[in-house]
Amino acid sequence: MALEITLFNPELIQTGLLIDGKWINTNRDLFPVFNPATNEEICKISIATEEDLLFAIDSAQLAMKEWQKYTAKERSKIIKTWYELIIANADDLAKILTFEQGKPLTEAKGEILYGASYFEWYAEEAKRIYGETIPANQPNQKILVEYEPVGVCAAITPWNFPNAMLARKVAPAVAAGCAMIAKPASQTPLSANALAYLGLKAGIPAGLLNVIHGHSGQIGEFFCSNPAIRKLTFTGSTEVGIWLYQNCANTMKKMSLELGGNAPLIVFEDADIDIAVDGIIKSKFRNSGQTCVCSNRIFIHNSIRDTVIEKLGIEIAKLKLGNGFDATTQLGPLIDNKAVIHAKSLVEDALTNNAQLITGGNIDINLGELFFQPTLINCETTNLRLFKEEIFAPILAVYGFDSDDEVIKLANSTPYGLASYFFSQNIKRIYHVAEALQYGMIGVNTGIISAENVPFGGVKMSGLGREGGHQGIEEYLQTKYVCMSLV
Ligand SMILES: NC(=O)c1ccc[n+]([C@@H]2O[C@H](COP(=O)([O-])OP(=O)(O)OC[C@H]3O[C@@H](n4cnc5c(N)ncnc54)[C@H](O)[C@@H]3O)[C@@H](O)[C@H]2O)c1
Ligand SMILES: O=C[C@H](O)CS(=O)(=O)O
Repeated sequence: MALEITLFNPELIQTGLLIDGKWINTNRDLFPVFNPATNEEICKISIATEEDLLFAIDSAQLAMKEWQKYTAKERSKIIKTWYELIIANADDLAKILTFEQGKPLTEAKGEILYGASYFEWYAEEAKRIYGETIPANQPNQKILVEYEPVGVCAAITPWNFPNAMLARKVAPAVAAGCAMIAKPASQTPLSANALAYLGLKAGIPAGLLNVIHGHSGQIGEFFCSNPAIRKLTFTGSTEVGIWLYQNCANTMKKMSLELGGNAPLIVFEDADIDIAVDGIIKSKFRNSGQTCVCSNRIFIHNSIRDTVIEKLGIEIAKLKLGNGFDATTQLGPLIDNKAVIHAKSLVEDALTNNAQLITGGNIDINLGELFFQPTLINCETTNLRLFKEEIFAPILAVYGFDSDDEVIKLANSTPYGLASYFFSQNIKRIYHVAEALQYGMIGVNTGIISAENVPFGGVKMSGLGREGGHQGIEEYLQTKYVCMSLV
């Protein structure tokens, strides 16, 4: 199926592997890419062989040596140029993203600008990798501490934010002086290829960023077992993250794991209800709920529960489900049929456990098989799959509570610890609840917390490490201490 989007820069569409600065179209072992809105095949992507992977490692090692010859300021300028090219091509990049992932074009554009902000941020951080000197315990000694690039990095990224999740890894990695081999999700390879295409145009050395596609299990085994890969950064499900963590131990790689979430959102009785309703809608329905920081469990104080549910029903009724290229669309399709089956099973489980379906709950077949309606469910028990599992669909599940201690215990009662949110106008309560919630990130009176200048990441089963902020570049550095005796 020919590509059906019109781009100002058609060269952004690359369907091959990127290794050593060259696009390799294998014309063998190809896998299809689909448009979730229509289930039609967009194109076919080349699959890497083991020889391709070994070539990528050799190229990355040589590129790192080349990249070390650049000063920090020279690296910074190239990363800044990459940022400028992303901004200049943002409309095309957004179209490619919507085409293969399905999210509304406005959200796709927002993701492109968000991804670009990591290049803008780390172009500056590249110049601020400062070391330190330490007063020596012995006479005639000088103690230096330096931070060096960790080495060749492997990156594995998900389909839900195919541009930003890769940008959040590539930008700090190259700013730290590392080369990278990236494997994007098989559902959304075009966004990764387009981002890499612009990196070459910005002037990065051939092989500094390689993008390979193929069988995830085989590539995962290769990345985990090859000692030349010194760092693995993964964004995806907790299940796969655990497997990678276990299998990287034998080569002692540095790890970053951005894993699954199950975010609680608490509305206390002293909340501004309109601010809370706005925060719930924004934190729940972004990317049709297919976002790791989406609010999954909405706890509303029983004294205001009916009022908030009524207001939520009004706002949900305004949400327009449709093709991402339709300018009026606010919710796009789910990524595939497996996601629809998962969403339906969560609703069915809730309804068999006395939950009340207020709106939605199924697909809108008039739009297509992957268009799951924005759904509101009022739950009478927390013994539900909706409570225990990451929903990853536009399903808003509401639970009641009466006391702070009760709701904090419920909020902390799952193995996840990525994002959490609560709404209150009481400063004592805000301080106490923020202290008590066991999460890497907390939104207070807001449902949107992601940005390039903050340490994004989770605790418990939601992962290791942080992306963004000054913390994000530390993931790609290693410490060297030099003790100089000037005798
Ligand atoms: N914490 C975060 O920042 C964050 C961000 C986005 C998505 N996520 C999580 O990602 C999940 C949804 O994304 P997904 O469905 O793509 O997740 P997934 O774990 O199925 O896949 C993620 C990536 O891993 C690859 N993969 C799968 N099995 C592999 C293996 N054995 N070895 C190597 N690679 C393998 C996939 O091809 C894909 O590229 C959700 O759980 C979501 O919460 C987390
Ligand atoms: O899916 C989780 C991503 O991290 C999305 S975002 O960073 O919140 O935009």
